Amino acid sequence: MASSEEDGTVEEKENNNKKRTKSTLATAWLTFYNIAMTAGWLVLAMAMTRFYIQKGTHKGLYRSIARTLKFFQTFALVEVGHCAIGIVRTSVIVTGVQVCSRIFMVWFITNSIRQIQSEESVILFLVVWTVTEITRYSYYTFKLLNHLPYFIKWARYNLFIVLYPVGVVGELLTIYAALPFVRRSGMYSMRLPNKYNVSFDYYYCLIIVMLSYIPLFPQLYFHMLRQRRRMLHGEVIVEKDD
Ligand SMILES: CCCCCCCCCCCCC[C@@H](O)CC(=O)SCCNC(=O)CCNC(=O)[C@H](O)C(C)(C)COP(=O)(O)OP(=O)(O)OC[C@H]1O[C@@H](n2cnc3c(N)ncnc32)[C@H](O)[C@@H]1OP(=O)(O)O
Repeated sequence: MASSEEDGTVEEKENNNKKRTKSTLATAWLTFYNIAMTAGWLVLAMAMTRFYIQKGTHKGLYRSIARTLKFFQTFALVEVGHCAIGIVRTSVIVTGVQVCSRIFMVWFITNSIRQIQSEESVILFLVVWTVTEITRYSYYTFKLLNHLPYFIKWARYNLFIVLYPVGVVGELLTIYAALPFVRRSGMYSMRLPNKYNVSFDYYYCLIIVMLSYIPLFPQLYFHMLRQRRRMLHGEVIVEKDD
């Protein structure tokens, strides 16, 4: 009897040690990840500012930062993994929609259609994303290090009120500007007849993507408003599981 009690205690201790090691590893990884992402978006901010000061125009700006942008925005896919394995307390769906829509904007719109890369709307969403991500990743970093300055917390949970809709306007205007080029070139589309017997029209797909902002964006925005109330005003909010 005594020995089984002891066994239980040993098992509990082992489990606790495992959990502690896991959470130390997760914290170390998240700290590294957030520092790297803050640095990446700071590099982008500096590159954009330098380009504009040197050239005096936004034309060619996208090309000059494309590689860095594609790397850091695509790398953000690991955030969906963080939620899925439970090392951050965030919804997989909310994070998935946010990250995938950004990756879609970068790879399948801006990067694929050269003619729209100098649109003002591209600069608009790039500036908004950059400010957002520098704030967001530095917030997570300082929080993990237990030294969170209030102004960063304030910025994280207030700037989005304006930046989110402005970013969405930039993204929608960019997709809209892409439509004529997509229609003319027939890119990423499959017309019948073909050996797979499948038809796909990227032009209409883009229209559906634009329309999907109507139901999806308010959900992300209200999610952030709830987070704001929780983080800045200490309200307890019960969210539904995914
Ligand atoms: C394939 C085709 C797709 C087409 C789809 C078309 C649909 C389009 C609709 C979508 C529109 C999106 C437009 C968008 O791209 C425009 C912009 O982004 S404009 C710029 C302004 N944007 C923002 O401000 C974005 C704000 N949104 C978010 O931040 C996100 O919702 C999200 C990234 C998911 C974060 O939300 P979350 O719920 O995680 O909030 P918190 O930051 O409060 O975090 C909650 C807790 O988790 C901890 N956490 C999260 N991540 C980390 C991390 N990396 N490291 C450490 N800890 C982390 C955080 O600390 C909180 O912990 P605790 O609760 O313990 O305090």
